[in-house]
Amino acid sequence: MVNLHALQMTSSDNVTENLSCVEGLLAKLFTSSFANTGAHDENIVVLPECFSMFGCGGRAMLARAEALGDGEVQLALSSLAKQYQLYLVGGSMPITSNEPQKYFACSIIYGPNGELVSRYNKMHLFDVNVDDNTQNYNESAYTTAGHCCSVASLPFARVGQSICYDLRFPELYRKMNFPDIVVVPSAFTQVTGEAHWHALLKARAIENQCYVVAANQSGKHQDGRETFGHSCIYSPWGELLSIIKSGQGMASSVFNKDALTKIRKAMPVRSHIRGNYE
Ligand SMILES: O=C(O)CNC(=O)[C@H](CS)NC(=O)CCC(=O)C(=O)O
Repeated sequence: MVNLHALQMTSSDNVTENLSCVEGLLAKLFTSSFANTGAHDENIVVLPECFSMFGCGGRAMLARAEALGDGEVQLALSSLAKQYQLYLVGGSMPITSNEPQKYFACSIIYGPNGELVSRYNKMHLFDVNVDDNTQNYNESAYTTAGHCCSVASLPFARVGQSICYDLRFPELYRKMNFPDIVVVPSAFTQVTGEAHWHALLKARAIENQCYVVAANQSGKHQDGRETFGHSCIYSPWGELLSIIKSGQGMASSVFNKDALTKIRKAMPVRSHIRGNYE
């Protein structure tokens, strides 16, 4: 069996604390629910956007940005993936870019040998006014936008990568060409989350006929920002399979490739696409 997990947490500016929170939740997963499943199961765990540091501003993030393939946070993720023999989607973390005052919001997937399997740099940046206590989000002030989509070919599934605000751009997911699983590490705000989170996740699941694993930040953060939680997993039919509404923990469910194939066979949306609609 392949198990899907969305890990929810309330990240602070303290990298060490955040990493030990991730470690603790993984340890818990592999002593409780994993005991009920087979030893040969595959597991994918998705961490939220900015799991290693959040709510501390772009400057602090820049100071802790790591070169790709080198750094404390990447080493920790790789070790955890190896220790638990799982696929670990490292939500997003600051990775140095070619712009000196900016970094990529990069999501790195590690495999069961601790190897880097795939990476994706967030493409759509959240320069948005929200009616909350932050008001003006200006992600592009400190983030270099990525410029290509990424689909990881795991032995049992094609996994499309995205991050948070990307969720509002269906064309990104269409470009992935019907992945089996879409991952959405997020730091969706309380206000926009209440209004749009479930509708967007459900739509992406239905229109791409895929599993959607969405791991969100939850609760109040240091700078006063509030995130929506509700980390969850949707099925390719648009069913809400599992959810953790608030606090820290995991939403978990099973990836059923046969069910996905059945849906795509009965309703062959992919082969009904008419071209570029001009
Ligand atoms: O800036 C940081 O420290 C970390 N990055 C984030 O929190 C990002 C950019 S501000 N948040 C989102 O994309 C929220 C999207 C969202 O809430 C929506 O689409 O409604």
